[in-house]
Amino acid sequence: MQSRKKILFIINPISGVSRKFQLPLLIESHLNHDLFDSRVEYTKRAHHATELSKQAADEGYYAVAAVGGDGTVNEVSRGLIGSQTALIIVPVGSGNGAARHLNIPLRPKKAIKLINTAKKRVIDTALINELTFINMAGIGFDARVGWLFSKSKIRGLWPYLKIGFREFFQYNEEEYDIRVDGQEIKSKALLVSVANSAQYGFNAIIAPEAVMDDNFLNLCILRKPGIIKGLNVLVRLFSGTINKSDLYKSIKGKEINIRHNGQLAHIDGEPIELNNELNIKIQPESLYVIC
Ligand SMILES: Nc1ncnc2c1ncn2[C@@H]1O[C@H](COP(=O)(O)OP(=O)(O)OP(=O)(O)O)[C@@H](O)[C@H]1O
Repeated sequence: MQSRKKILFIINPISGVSRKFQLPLLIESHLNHDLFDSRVEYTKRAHHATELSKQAADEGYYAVAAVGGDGTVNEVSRGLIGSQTALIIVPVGSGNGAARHLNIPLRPKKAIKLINTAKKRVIDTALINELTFINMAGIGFDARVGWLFSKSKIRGLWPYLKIGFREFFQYNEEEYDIRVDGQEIKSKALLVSVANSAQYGFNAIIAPEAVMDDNFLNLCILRKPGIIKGLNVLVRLFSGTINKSDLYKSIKGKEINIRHNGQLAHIDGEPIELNNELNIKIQPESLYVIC
C-alpha cells in the first residue's frame, strides 16, 4: 500500500473575517484521509508561516496549505520556493487574489475537497528587492490605499473602496522612470503594478493578460482619470477590461527596474516601505501549486 501524503495546514488566526475554529473540523470531515495525513498549526506571529512551511519542505511534506489571505499565501510560499513541496490555498482572507486567479473555490469546505482530486502544477514567482511575491507588487495610489486599509479594523471590499474614493481626490500622479528588459519608459502614473497574477483580489483585475506560468511579469501603468472617466476605469477594473482604457498601458518583461520618489509599496497586498529604486525579476517555474 502506498504511504499517505503529508499535508501541513497553516492557519492564520487573524486573517479575513470568517471564523477559523471550524477549519480543523472541515479538514477532518472533507479531506480524504486514505490519501493524506494532515497536521494543523496556527501562526503565532508575522512570518511564522514561513518558518513552518520551510520546515515542512525540509521534512519532505507533499504540500503545505496556506489558510488565510494573500499575505499568508505569500509567507507560506517563501518557505516552499525551489522545493518539491506544493502550495495549497484555502482562502479565508478578504481579497484572495491568488485563489481567485487560480480558480480555487472561495468556500473553505470546497477548497479542502478540491485537494482530494486536484493536480500539482508549477507557477512563476517574483522578487522585488529580494523579497518574494506571488501575486502582485505595486507602488503609487494602490500602495497608499493598502497602507491606510491595513490600519483600518474593518476588512472587506467596501472599506477598501471607501478609502480609495476618499484618497483619490487628494492623490496626485507621480513621475516614474521604468526599464523593462532594457526598454525605457518615462511616465506619470496614478499607480504602477507588477503583476504575476491578473488581480489584486476582490476581482479587481489590473493585469488581464497576466498568466502565472508564462515566465513573464506584467508591468501595468495607470494614469489618473478625471471623475467621469474614473467611473469607467473602475467598471473596467472589475470587468477585466482595464486594458481597453486609453489611460492604461501594460508590458510583459522578466526584469523590471522602477525609480520613483515614494517609499510606500505593497507586496501581495501587505504594505511595506522600500527604496526609491525597485528591482523586480521573475523566478520562472519556482513554486508547485495544487489547484
Ligand atoms: N498570529 C499572528 N498575529 C499577528 N499577525 C499575524 C499572525 N499570523 C500572521 N500574521 C500576519 O497577518 C497578516 C495578514 O495576513 P493575510 O493577508 O493572510 O490576512 P488578511 O490581511 O486578513 O487577508 P486579505 O489580505 O485578503 O485582506 C500577514 O502579514 C501576517 O504576517
